Amino acid sequence: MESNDILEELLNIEVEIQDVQEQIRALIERQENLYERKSELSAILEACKESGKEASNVASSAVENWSGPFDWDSEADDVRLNVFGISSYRANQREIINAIMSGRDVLVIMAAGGGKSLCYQLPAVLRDGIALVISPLLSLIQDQVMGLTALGIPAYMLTSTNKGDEKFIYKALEKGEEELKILYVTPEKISKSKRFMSKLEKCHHAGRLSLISIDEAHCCSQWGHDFRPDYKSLGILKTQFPNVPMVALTATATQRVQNDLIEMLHIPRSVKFVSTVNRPNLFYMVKEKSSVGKVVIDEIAEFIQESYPNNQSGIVYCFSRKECEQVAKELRERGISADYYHADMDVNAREKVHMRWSNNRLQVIVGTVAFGMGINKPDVRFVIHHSLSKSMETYYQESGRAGRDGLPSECLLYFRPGDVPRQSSMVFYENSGLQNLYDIVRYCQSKRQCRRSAFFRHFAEPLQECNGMCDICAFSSEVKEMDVSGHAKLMVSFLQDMQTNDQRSTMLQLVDKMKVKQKELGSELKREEIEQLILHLLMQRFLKEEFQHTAYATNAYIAVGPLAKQILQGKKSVKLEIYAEQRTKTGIRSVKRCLGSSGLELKLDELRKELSCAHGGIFPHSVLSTEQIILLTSQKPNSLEQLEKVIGKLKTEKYGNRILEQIEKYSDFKTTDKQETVGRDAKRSKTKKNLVLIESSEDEE
Ligand SMILES: Nc1ncnc2c1ncn2[C@@H]1O[C@H](COP(=O)(O)OP(=O)(O)OP(=O)(O)O)[C@@H](O)[C@H]1O
Ligand SMILES: [Mg+2]
Repeated sequence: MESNDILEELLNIEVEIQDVQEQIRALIERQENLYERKSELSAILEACKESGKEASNVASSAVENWSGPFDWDSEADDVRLNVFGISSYRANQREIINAIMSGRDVLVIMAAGGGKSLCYQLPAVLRDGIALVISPLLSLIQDQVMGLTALGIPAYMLTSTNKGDEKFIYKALEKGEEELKILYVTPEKISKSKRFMSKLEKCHHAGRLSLISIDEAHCCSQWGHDFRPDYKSLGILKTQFPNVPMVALTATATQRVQNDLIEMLHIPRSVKFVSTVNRPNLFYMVKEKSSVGKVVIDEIAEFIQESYPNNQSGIVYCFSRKECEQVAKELRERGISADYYHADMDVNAREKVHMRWSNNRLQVIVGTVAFGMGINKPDVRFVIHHSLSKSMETYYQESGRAGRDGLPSECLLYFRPGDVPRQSSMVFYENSGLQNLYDIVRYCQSKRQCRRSAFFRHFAEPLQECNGMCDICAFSSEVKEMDVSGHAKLMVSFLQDMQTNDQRSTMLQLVDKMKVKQKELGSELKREEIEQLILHLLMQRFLKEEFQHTAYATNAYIAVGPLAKQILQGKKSVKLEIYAEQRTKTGIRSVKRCLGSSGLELKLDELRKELSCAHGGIFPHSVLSTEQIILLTSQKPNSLEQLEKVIGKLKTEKYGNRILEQIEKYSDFKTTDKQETVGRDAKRSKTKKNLVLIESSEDEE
């Protein structure tokens, strides 16, 4: 054997070893994920077996009966209705409140908008002393404090900017002389301010620390989607104040995150309440995204104008800051009141946009993910993703900003394969970044599987009915399978040749090359179908993405994947799913029954805006929630007593007369209007000698 041959063989073996190592690495990663998933699924199965319960209340591990009766039942009901203006509890709220009132530590997993705040705010009002609430963002805290103040509950926040409040708060903690019920702080206060901790200890020592609440608790865990290092130090709270009930709340936590939280916060004996991740009021839909930017904006604008003509609030999420500015501008050019929000803006400008939107003076915020956790607006009617999120978890969170008031809302995701490399080159260095991205790509590509079921599967929860609340379940479009094994083989072997020649190809370049190459097969796929095929092969690990840094960006290339041999050896057939016929034109079904469908609703909406300005700039939804407006419109109370039953004493005292005045005015107007109609129609019937049937039009015109 000549030394050249030996060298060549050595080189080949080296390459093959690298290839095998790569496959082993990929398989080990896959194995780890499968183990994790397996343990999650087993845990959930156990929980289901134990409780014998259905999915609607998945895993309340509580053995005790937390529904009651308890001594504080009637007082709690009174505060719920007359202070918070809430007419009945939602799932698990009563039980959580009872567990906290009984002095237990509690872990709450409840979907976005499920009503977690009430679970600690109500016990905070009922229990003697001061409740401490840890929350990650100032904007969230401001929102909560403003809302509680509007309800007459003495709530404050400790920030470095307001020294006046600081003095007051320290006095309240130390001496108990001032009126303070709920104190909000960011976790930095616990980890960094010795002074604060010493005041808190004094408060506890005097028996005045009523409970500790840790909101957005997933921030504690580095396995959560939004880990914050300062949350790590919160373990000290249970050590210092062991007898004070602690409640940790979050919208999403996998089994792993839940275990992490219990350990980090030192609450091993906590009562756990896990509610379903299902958001039955949200309609999920994936839209094929045109490669022409203008067409996408036209579609989005048309959707907003047709479905939400009364300025109902929405969010459009974009990939980059530049894209946010561009999309906002183009929406404005199409007559939609929209503005952008991203991390590059200065704080004041950002706050201004947020405020205009929260006060319903701006319809649409076009934001990056920076516009995320701080949003507390309950009546967001639509969330549109101009490009895909980086994982199922973040998509669930972001789309979950819609419909927190429980009313029907829509979540649209515009997807095209070309957006995938943009995301993958951002996430590939994160822990399981690519894996998470590919999960949401599968969600987008799916043409048969209910969107909702993908969430259940992701969060390891038993399936529930979708009730036609996603595009797959709502529209019956026939799906065909197309055998593209020949194209797949051609693509993989072509990439292999390129790699042998030290060449690389991006997704776009590969599509161009395949357009030409596929002619040899005599069967041509469309551009979009080739893109779809590339993604399909990526998801199955027949191909893989590789990344290279340049001075300005990270480029994503398509390369031969660990399982490519199966394609090359013809062991695997590859099929693409395609719609047999075009789906409906815009494809968007309106899930209406929100504000603006009747005259009185609009009048009450205007009134809440006016009252919110008059009462020190609180948000309109703090005056009346959309749900309350809908109730008032259907029940039309005509006395303060009747009104109280719908919105509670406090709001009735504050705004009752104006609300009744408006209802009365509108009813008068309707009656006059009806009488006139009767008159007109009577005349018409006289002249035409016809019987005219006048139906009660109610408010559902
Ligand atoms: N029992 C109830 N009946 C009617 N509305 C309620 C009830 N409980 C809470 N709400 C309302 O639902 C909305 C969402 O509540 P909340 O802010 O507590 O949600 P959350 O679970 O903390 O959500 P997120 O995870 O997004 O923070 C608020 O407008 C709140 O007033
Ligand atoms: Mg919350």
